[in-house]
Amino acid sequence: MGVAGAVLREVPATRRVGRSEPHSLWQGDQVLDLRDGKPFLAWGREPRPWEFYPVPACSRSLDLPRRAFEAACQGDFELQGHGFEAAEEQMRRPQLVRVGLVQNKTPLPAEAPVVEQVSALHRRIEAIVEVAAMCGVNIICFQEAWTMPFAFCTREKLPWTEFAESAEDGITTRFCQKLAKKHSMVVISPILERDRDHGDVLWNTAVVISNSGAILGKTRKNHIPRVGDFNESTYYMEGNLGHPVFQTQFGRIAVNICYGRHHPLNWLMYSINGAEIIFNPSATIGTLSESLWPIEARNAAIANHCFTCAINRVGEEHFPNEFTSGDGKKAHQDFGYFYGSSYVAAPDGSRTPGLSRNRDGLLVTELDLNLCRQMNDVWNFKMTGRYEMYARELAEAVKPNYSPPILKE
Ligand SMILES: NC(=O)NCCC(=O)O
Repeated sequence: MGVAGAVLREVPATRRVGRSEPHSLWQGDQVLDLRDGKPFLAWGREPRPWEFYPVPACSRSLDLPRRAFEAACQGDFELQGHGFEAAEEQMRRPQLVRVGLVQNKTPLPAEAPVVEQVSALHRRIEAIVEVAAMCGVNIICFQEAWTMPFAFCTREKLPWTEFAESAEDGITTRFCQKLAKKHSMVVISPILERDRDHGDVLWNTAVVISNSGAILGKTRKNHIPRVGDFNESTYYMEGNLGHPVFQTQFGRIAVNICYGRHHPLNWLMYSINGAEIIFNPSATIGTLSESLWPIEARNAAIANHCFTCAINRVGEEHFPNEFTSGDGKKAHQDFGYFYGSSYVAAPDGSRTPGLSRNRDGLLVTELDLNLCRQMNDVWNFKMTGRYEMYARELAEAVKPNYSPPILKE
């Protein structure tokens, strides 16, 4: 089928979304949703010609065991496998690592008791991680604040603050430690953190657990949104842990939580600190950010010579009480839909197809970390970055008495 001169081909049956849901088509490495046989975008208009530009395809699909597909089918979630190639080198062996990205709905309604919601999410994730283990995943990352509905739109405190847990010994961290040890898998667990040692305050945190089961450390969301219904500043402040990078057995990783993906300097600092893979666990909705989603993490992979993993939740979450966000919209009880579409981007600009916009899913991707240095050597962005010049200029620009050098006639 041709659209604006582009050749589209149907998604293989194993990757199709359910019968009642819109079908998807491939265009290069892009997956487009179809309604009535026509591509549509979230905001309900026809795609424009430049939205079909040719892009480097993901070089190969990854063979995953049949029993993994069967388990995914039984568990009612999508499973995709992809791989990126790097050139062979004489002095280094390939550094192959498999990452798993998980996107999911909240299985219970937001009104259900807190402990039941957390427990249902633990069971759901446990089942998905079992399949990830069958697929040989080395590092798995869950979505932002994965143990709870994304209730920060409400600005209410109870019961949502009750989902907060200690990053060091909360039930979710202990649960993830067991998973990590059982499957010898690094687990990235983004949670709402309650910091008992510092006045019981809350943070938006990702706990990183080694494949041994030991806690490697934690990292916090550096940029807090103040946009639309994302009223997160009511709950926590900007992270105070900087840009830590975690040395794992499978490579150096970092976590840039959700809204941080709009901040190129945030990606840059993780990369400067040595991250080879930067995970971006998110919770974002169609009307706000779907047009930005395919670009931002992918561009960050190119700009920083690293792999990036963009993860978004799926489904709609309804809250008991109406809320408004000072934007003139009528009071409402939900965010709208979280559009999933999780994907991995490589430093050469290629990317995997995205997971579904509306189903739970596991995206397994094999990376060769050698590609990071190979792209660095080709493009030299680190070498040509002129960081000392920007450091000097930025240090001046943030001073209260700064006056920008605007030259006039
Ligand atoms: N969770 C979160 O930070 N969402 C903000 C919206 C966005 O960045 O798309």
